[in-house]
Amino acid sequence: MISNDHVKQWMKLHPVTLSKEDTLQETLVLFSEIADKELPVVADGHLLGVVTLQDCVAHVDKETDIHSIMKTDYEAVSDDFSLNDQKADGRPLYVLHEKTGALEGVIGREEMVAYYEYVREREKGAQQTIQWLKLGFDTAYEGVAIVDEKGIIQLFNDAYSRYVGVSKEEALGRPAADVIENSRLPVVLKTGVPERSQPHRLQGQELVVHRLPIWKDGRVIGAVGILVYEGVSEIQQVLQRMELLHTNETQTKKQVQTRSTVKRSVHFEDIIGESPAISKAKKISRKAAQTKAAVLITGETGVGKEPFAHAIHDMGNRNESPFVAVNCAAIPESLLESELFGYMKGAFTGTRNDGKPGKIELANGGTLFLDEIGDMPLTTQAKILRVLQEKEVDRVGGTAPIPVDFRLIAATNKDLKKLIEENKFREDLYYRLHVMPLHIASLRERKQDIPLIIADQLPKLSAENETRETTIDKEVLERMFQYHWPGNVRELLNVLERMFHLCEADHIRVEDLPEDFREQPQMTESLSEWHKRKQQQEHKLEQKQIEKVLEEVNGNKSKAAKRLGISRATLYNKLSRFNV
Ligand SMILES: Nc1ncnc2c1ncn2[C@@H]1O[C@H](COP(=O)(O)OP(=O)(O)OP(=O)(O)O)[C@@H](O)[C@H]1O
Repeated sequence: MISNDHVKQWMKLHPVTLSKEDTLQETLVLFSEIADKELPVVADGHLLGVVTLQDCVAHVDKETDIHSIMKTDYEAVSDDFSLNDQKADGRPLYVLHEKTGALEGVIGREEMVAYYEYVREREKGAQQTIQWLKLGFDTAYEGVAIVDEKGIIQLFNDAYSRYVGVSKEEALGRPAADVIENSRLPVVLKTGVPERSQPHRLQGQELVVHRLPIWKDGRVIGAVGILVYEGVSEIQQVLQRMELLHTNETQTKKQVQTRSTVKRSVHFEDIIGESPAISKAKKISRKAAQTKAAVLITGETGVGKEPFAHAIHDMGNRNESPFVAVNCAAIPESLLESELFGYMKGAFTGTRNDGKPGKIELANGGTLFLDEIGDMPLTTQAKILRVLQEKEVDRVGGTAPIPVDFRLIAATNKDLKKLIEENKFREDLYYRLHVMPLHIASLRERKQDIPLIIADQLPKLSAENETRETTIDKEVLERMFQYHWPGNVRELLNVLERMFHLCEADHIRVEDLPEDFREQPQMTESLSEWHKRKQQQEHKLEQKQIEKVLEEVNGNKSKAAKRLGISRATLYNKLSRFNV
């Protein structure tokens, strides 16, 4: 990427140049027209050398040509050079094409002046931002302390200073453990796991604090300590205020008589993550929740499409009505339609005689969540489209349509556009669903959420299993940062649960990680190369196993296939692939 400091942004593209044939007199005239005291001599677009004004003046009376006073000690740089790295010595910089060596442009005196002016403005802007940050930092009521990776306090605001009774001057540059009573920031630096809303005693005062590790490039480079509440009483006040707010809202809605018995399932705060990708998804979802528009959630398997669907329903004004979910991939094709549309009395032999409402009817007034919509058969897609257009549903075997009103949220991990091209998904239905598209990024793209999800899950696992709180090694997190998470959050939760049960002494170590994590992709290796290598390894293992079984059954392929639990055709296939 080209930054604003790159020579390419500033160089003069068509500078004044000399050719070998130019005379000294001509050269002197050129010097009088430019600000630089040096001119490049060029042949066929390539820089041969430079001629200085000083040499020109010194030789003007002699019968010399340009060539004899040309010097080759010019300052040349390639076109990706950053002016930031340049020490100004007043000489022009010749920008040469990296591959061809051709002269592309020159950074002369004028260009350098323009660049320095820009740097000065930029620094002024940065200084202003720093001033704002400083002011904001010190005005914050919450105490904030930031330590580097060694636990040394680098920043410390006024509020923190008040709480701990230590001046900024005394605190800065000292280990947090020496300045802050019972500080656990060194622990967070070690574990890399955030500790949110933890009680902490400071100067005899009970506080609620957050301790957050700062992760960068898969490494903990520091930690932030935030003093959030002064004791439990402040939290109680917050709860009271929230209760009051809630009462006011329900009164305005004139729904004071009964509180709904519908379980409020998932709230946005239950979707853990503060990465830009997840914050953006939450922002879009909150907006979508305020509308009746259809939402199409896309994202790889296990990214959390379902909690988003729940949260959208939960935040919308239909949250008192049901949220009905249908997994289109889990229900056999033959049953999907009666499940969705319901059926009338006597529609099928052997079914309940009195008929049954479908999920669409059950979602009336609320939200219908069609999960894995990419797996819905084309015939059902046509019928769903009709329901959306007509706002009525026909039960199987029924004659009179039943009016329905629901908000639709659909989700898929498939590429619907591709399915449309393959004639497996209706384009008209796609556009009906695509009103509010919501993409949930893969965990790979938001690895900074990993420690947060772990910090949320570990105490839950301990509580569910009634064990002491389990801790985790920072190295485990580092490995997790390098892993590519094909199964996303679902995989993370599974891996965590497995390690939770396997680990010893309530502490998760690298040894508890599954095989895949111990063998990481090399830094120089791309993900696809890594997959290929893994696949080759798996094939080798499989080949060895087949060879072993074949030996045991004296080469009898039918017996070998049986023992391996595969068909003969599959075995032949594998044998030819492995060249056995
Ligand atoms: N950000 C998150 N915070 C906490 N839990 C999450 C988060 N994202 C996902 N989960 C949990 O991870 C699991 C997998 O998520 P979910 O079933 O929604 O995946 P999905 O995107 O619907 O995948 P699929 O396409 O395979 O159905 C669920 O238990 C879900 O509650």
